[in-house]
Order: sequence, then structure tokens, then C-alpha cells
Amino acid sequence: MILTLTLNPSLDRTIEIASLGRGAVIRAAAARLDPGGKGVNVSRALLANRIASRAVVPFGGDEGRHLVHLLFLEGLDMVTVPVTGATRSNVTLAEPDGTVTKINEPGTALLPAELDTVAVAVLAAAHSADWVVASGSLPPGVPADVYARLCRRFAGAGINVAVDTSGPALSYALAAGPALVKPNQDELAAATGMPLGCVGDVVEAAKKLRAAGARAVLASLGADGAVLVEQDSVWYGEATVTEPRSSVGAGDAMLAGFLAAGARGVPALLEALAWGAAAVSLTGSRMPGPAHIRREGVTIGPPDLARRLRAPTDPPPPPSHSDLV
Ligand SMILES: Nc1ncnc2c1ncn2[C@@H]1O[C@H](COP(=O)(O)OP(=O)(O)O)[C@@H](O)[C@H]1O
Ligand SMILES: O=P(O)(O)OC[C@H]1O[C@](O)(COP(=O)(O)O)[C@@H](O)[C@@H]1O
Repeated sequence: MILTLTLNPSLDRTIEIASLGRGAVIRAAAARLDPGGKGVNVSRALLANRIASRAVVPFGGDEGRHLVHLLFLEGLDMVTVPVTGATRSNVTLAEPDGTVTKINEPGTALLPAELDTVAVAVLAAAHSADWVVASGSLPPGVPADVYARLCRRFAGAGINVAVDTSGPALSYALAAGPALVKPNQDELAAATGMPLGCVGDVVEAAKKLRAAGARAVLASLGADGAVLVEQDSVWYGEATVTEPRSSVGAGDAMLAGFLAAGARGVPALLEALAWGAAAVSLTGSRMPGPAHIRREGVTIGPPDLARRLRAPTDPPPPPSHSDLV
């Protein structure tokens, strides 16, 4: 069983527009609402592929009730924790050429007592878990070392922790030795302070995260695919998407696929890329099921270190997030 924790879940509204013009009145072509938040999406993707998962989800206000209702309709196995602050809403503006502009709210403060209740729910559910996935940003009021504490708590119990977050929460978690981290290109650049212009830079940066404490690094690179760095191996892979619709949730689907396939080596990377590509071919943050996942479009091999990235991350963000790396 794969347990996910989403401290800052969301209602995701995806609005399709012809083009984004600042200061203009934009008439949308279509809109959809999905339950969201990184761990929530990992559980949704696993559910869509009939793999056992349970999601721990704090929720509050009308938005929170709506989120839980949507998850209930999907049939998600979840432990919900009522909290006082309202669940946030995140908005994605999607243009026909595949460009997405995301606006993620910070979320409402989680009180210390509420965080304790969430932690108790995680500990209670984790006894039957092979993996705990700690995913997404932290709402205000939550200490930046919360995922790090989770990693330390589960290390002795033989439960692997995968962390997908950014900034100080990622830096602290690295020092606590997570089994896996899944940064995207921007998160990897921010965590290491390195400009990422080619696959070789990504490999070097991912090795830096391993040196900082992560056992394995799955670095996702959007349309450029992904790099997997484990103790004895480095792999690069990519998957073609003929008609990209929305990349929202692609990283979450990718992480779900990686864990579903055993979280190790080429078979897991192949599955991760197939699930990520399938998510990109679906609207909003719809999670792919078996009917959408095409493994034949995936190629994997040793990395071509000189290969340029389509969207180099340069210059790197300020190094304040990387003080522990
Ligand atoms: N435009 C795209 N074309 C093909 N695959 C994509 C595209 N965008 C994302 N993916 C797939 O989804 C994975 C995760 O996307 P990415 O944007 O890196 O993560 P995140 O959603 O966490 O920011 C990528 O590694 C890739 O396999
Ligand atoms: O917690 P964060 O970093 O604000 O991200 C939350 C958002 O990320 C998502 O989980 C999508 O994630 P990815 O696009 O990174 O795969 C949305 O459902 C949600 O709105």
C-alpha cells in the first residue's frame, strides 16, 4: 500500500483560453474542476490503475468539503482531517499551444494541534504502507522540517519515504535521507543553485541531491523527459506526447507510476514516463488509467550528457533554498 500525505491540498480549476493577455477581459473556451494537491494526485493515479493507496487529506471550509466530495465520487481511499482554515483553490490558464500558467494559492494556516492530528493519522495508516509519499508545498504555520521528521520517523520502520516538494522543506528533507525525491527542473535548479542547460547539468545536480542525503533522485524535465540517478546507475528517458493538453499533475502521475513499478531502475523509469506522458495528454489534472498509458512511446538509455534542454533554467534562483544542500 502506498500512503500519501498532502498538507496543502487544493481544488484545481483549469481554464482554457485562446491566449493570455495581461489586463484584458478573457472569455474562456472551457473550464473544469479537479481535486488537487500533489499527494492527492499520486493517490488518484494509483487508484485509476487499481493499485492500493490511501490519502491523508486535511480539509476546511466549503472548498474543503467540495474537495472531499470530489474525491469521494472518485472512490479514493482517504483519511480526512477537518481543519479550521479553508482549503485553497489553484488556477491553471491553459492555452492551445500547451502553455500553462499556474496560480497556486499559499493555503490557509494549519494550527499546531491540527498538524498533530494529521501526524497521528499518518502514523496510524503507515503501519501497512510500503511507501509514504510526502508531497507538495506546506501551508502557512507548518514547520519547514515536517517532511524531514517524517523521513526520520519511518527510516527505522522499514517504510520508504518519497518527497516531492521545494524550497526549505526539500532542503530539510534531504538531510533526513529520503528514499526518493522527485524535483522538477526548476526545483532541482533551486535546490542546488545550479543553472541547468543540458542533461549533464541535470545529472550533476541530481548527484548533488544524493550527496545531500537522498537515496535516489527522479528528476523530471517536462517535455525533455526525466533523469533517474540511483546509487550505481544513471538513466535518461523520454516519452512522446502527440497532443499535449495539460501538464498539470504530470509530475504526480509520473511519481505514481514510478512507485507502482517498484521504484527502482529502468522498469520504474519506463512506467513513470508512460504515466507522466499519459497525464499530459489529458485535460486538467485528470489522472491516467490503463486505457491512456502507452509504454511503446517511451525510450530509455544512458544519458547523452551534452544534450541541450529545451528550456534551460538560467540563471539559478537565489541560493537561500539550498543552504542544506
Ligand atoms: N510537454 C510534455 N511532453 C511530454 N512529456 C511531458 C511534457 N510535460 C511533462 N511531461 C512528462 O511528465 C513528467 C513530469 O512533468 P514535469 O513538468 O517535469 O513535472 P511537474 O509536473 O512536477 O512540474 C516529465 O518528466 C515528462 O515525462
Ligand atoms: O503544493 P504546490 O506546490 O502548490 O502544488 C499544488 C499543485 O500541484 C498539483 O498537484 C499539480 O502538480 P504537478 O503539476 O507538479 O504535477 C496540483 O494539483 C496542485 O494545484
